[in-house]
Amino acid sequence: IVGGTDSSPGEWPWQVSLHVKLSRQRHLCGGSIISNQWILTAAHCVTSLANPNSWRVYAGILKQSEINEDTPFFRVEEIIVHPQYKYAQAGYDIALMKLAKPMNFTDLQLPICLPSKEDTNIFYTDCWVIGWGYRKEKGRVQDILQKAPIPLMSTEECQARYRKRRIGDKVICAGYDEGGRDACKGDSGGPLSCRHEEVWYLVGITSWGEGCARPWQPGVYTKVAEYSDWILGKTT
Ligand SMILES: COC(=O)Nc1ccc2c(c1)CCCCCCC[C@H](NC(=O)/C=C/c1cc(Cl)ccc1-n1cnnn1)c1nc-2c(Cl)[nH]1
Repeated sequence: IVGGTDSSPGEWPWQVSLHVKLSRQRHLCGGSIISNQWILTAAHCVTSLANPNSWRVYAGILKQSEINEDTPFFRVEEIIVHPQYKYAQAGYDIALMKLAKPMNFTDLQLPICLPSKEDTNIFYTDCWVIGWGYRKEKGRVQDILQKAPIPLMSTEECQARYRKRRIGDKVICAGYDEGGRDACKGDSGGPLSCRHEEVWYLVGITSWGEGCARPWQPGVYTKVAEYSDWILGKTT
């Protein structure tokens, strides 16, 4: 996250850190708890490693330094990538991870609400992007979970900023024309969370952008409300 600040314990209990353990282990992406057995993330995160056994899901943590060989994690039983996904900029950048065992909810690990399809016309005014990603384009994974408030942008405004790309209606853009605050490397797969009438909704999944926090280059997020049927079809 560029231009963010430290989160507090339990502030974003739905945020998870997705690690991959091969010869060694490292954070790869963010993800969101949407039920006691399902994590929502970006397809581009999991296509790099489709083997469920290599993934470790860390929930209820604020700092990456809380993770060591004794830290409990959830194993992944199944990974479901959207069938129309090709690459992030073409959309459908959404994937589900089924945990091998259902998690117990605590103050530090809780699900976030999915927006319903009808919600696509709510104009959210209190949205935040969070993650352990870089604070600048040439950076490194951060220890403390970072948060930044980011205003949503209309599809028309976003298309005007990304003239060489096709910005469809299944993505949502967020950013500042002056730049300065944005997601960055290591944040993808994580939530764009918006609060509406005291309830938090998973409005977006951090997907891609042209550089990090550059002027006129907003972040592009998978619009979760457009996938509620797909998510419910796969998880119920
Ligand atoms: C110590 O451990 C580490 O350093 N881990 C570790 C650390 C970092 C990374 C990995 C591992 C690779 C993950 C591979 C799959 C994921 C590959 C793509 C992914 N993208 C993003 O996270 C955000 C994109 C993004 C999103 C928005 Cl909304 C706006 C601007 C964005 N950016 C534009 N340019 N940079 N960001 C990424 N993630 C990383 C890189 Cl490197 N790139």
